[in-house]
Amino acid sequence: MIELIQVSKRFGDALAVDDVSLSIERGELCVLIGTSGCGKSTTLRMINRLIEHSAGEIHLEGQPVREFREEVLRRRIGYAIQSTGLFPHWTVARNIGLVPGLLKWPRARIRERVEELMALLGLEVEEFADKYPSQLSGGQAQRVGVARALAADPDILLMDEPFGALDPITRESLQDELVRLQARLNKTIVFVTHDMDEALRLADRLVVMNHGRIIQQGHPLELLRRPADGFVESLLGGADRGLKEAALLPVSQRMTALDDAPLAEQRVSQQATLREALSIMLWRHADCLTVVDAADTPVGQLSLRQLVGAGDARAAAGRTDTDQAAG
Ligand SMILES: Nc1ncnc2c1ncn2[C@@H]1O[C@H](COP(=O)(O)OP(=O)(O)OP(=O)(O)O)[C@@H](O)[C@H]1O
Repeated sequence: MIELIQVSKRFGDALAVDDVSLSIERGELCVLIGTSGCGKSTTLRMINRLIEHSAGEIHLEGQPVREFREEVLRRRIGYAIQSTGLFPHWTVARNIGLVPGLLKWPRARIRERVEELMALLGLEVEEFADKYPSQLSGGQAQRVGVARALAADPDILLMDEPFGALDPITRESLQDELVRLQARLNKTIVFVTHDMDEALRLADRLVVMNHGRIIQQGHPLELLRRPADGFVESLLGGADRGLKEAALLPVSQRMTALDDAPLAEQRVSQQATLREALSIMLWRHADCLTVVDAADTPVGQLSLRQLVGAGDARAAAGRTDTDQAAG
């Protein structure tokens, strides 16, 4: 567990982080988002003491971070950044083995670990192990950066825009990999991004910052449905919130059982999101879809009315529009 208790950071006269309190449970993926310069990276870097905090307390598993030896912090906290920070004159394998090397693991164990991580991140050992960073695409370099952050099997992973500056397809595939890794390895991850869709997709806990302060935190659906103020609401996409929520909910949540009526011609996977289902309806001019499982067997149906949750007035009443709330 990571705990920030009334943490502040001053650079000279400027207050970059202002009285931030945040608790991140073990195994949680916490995303920090906000406007440029609001203190996200500074908050992240105080956790592994790349930056020392000026006031307050930061605890890892109940122990003040200031009391950890540097070597222990390096082993327990992986760090991945947008520019990857790979050493240009080191091969991919040597870059990934950086922290185990510093921790003086035996060479054979380092090699084994490097190969294991390359496989985990979809990097062919034969093809990439001896390449240099300049010979990699941006996406490959970012995979190497993530592999390096995982090398010493840290409990905590700090990721500062690790997928920034990638094309949307590579970015989505790395996001999917991160979600899979997270489910498999149960790491505690703190992730900084500018991209709200990425944040909503990844976060168990979403933390919105502005001017060094936390404005609101909670599950993405909670923030979408009840934004604390106009700033959070517009950051979350304003009028697009309905679509963003639909992107977080699976078809299986709104579908109904098959009845005697003929099957609708257009199909959607039960794993798809409501947003994907809506897109199929719009594209195919269909107001009902047959829901199928992985073997393409029909398991239910989804009408436009069910998709939009029509009739669920109670749920709709719990939602907040800050301009309405203010009025
Ligand atoms: N080493 C430093 N010295 C002085 N000021 C700094 C330093 N590092 C950060 N700052 C300032 O602290 C504030 C917060 O910076 P930080 O990098 O944490 O923001 P951010 O939310 O991560 O921004 P971005 O999204 O643009 O990366 C900014 O005003 C920045 O200029």
